[in-house]
Amino acid sequence: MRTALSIAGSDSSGGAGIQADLKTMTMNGVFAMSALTALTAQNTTGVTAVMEVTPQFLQNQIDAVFEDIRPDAVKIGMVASSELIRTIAQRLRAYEAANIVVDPVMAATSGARLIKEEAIETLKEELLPLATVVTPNIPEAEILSGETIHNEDGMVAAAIKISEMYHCAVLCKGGHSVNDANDLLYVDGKARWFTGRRIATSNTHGTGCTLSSAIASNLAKGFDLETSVQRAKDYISRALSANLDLGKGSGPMNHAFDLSGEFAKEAE
Ligand SMILES: Nc1ncnc2c1ncn2[C@@H]1O[C@H](COP(=O)(O)OP(=O)(O)O)[C@@H](O)[C@H]1O
Ligand SMILES: Cc1ncc(COP(=O)(O)OP(=O)(O)O)c(N)n1
Repeated sequence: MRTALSIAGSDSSGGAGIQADLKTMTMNGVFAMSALTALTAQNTTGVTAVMEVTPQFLQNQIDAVFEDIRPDAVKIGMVASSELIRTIAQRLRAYEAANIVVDPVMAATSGARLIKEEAIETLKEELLPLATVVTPNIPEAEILSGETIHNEDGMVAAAIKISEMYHCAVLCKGGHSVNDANDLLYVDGKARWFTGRRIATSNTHGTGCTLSSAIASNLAKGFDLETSVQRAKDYISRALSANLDLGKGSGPMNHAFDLSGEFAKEAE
């Protein structure tokens, strides 16, 4: 069985963070492992507290995983501080990790900050150059590129700039667009759109975590990047359409929509 590691924060309400990643990886047919960067006290209405792990404890978790069950892919989510970012980069370089998906998590839907301001520069310099693909939403792509995005041409321009600055593929996600939920992949000098009808729901908690973990799972199974993004896009669209309605705010997605195991299939 192929394996994937999520390095991310815990969401006590189960919709985003490590909990979303483990559900997504399992439903996508890979064995899921985790290294926690932080605990958050969080629900569908907001984040009330954050407790970071120490850099040493994060290193211990990553080492414990790599020295026993080497992951075929790694997904990186919420990492709040420069020290933790440097620890991750150093360990992934030491293990020559492959298939690294970086979701540059900056804030929750509720608006709570999930990265310190000073750590954004470290994330750019240390993690993006290691990434097979980085998956910013529109506000994150604006911060990483320094460009304002007004429309789909702006998504392309920001993705090109990020890709050229940090030498990685970029998937600029369109969940925050006013139009359809179209995502733009810029890889090897080419732009490709992954189109998606906007689903009329306010229950979008954890969409970014889910998409990035689904991409990592498919890379772990041996699919190429474009196929992995298409399969992840299909997965998120189905999970959003499954119409779970939990909590008082922006609720989580339903990962139990695929009981036939269609998404768990291996690459041929
Ligand atoms: N209402 C929606 N309908 C369909 N797809 C959506 C919707 N909201 C988000 N998505 C998709 O979910 C994925 C995550 O996007 P986005 O919400 O922009 O990320 P984040 O959770 O990091 O803010 C993307 O593939 C995006 O197109
Ligand atoms: C612990 C933790 N990590 C990440 C997020 C953000 O999740 P994401 O899927 O990017 O976005 P929202 O669901 O918050 O829009 C989080 N909330 N908690």
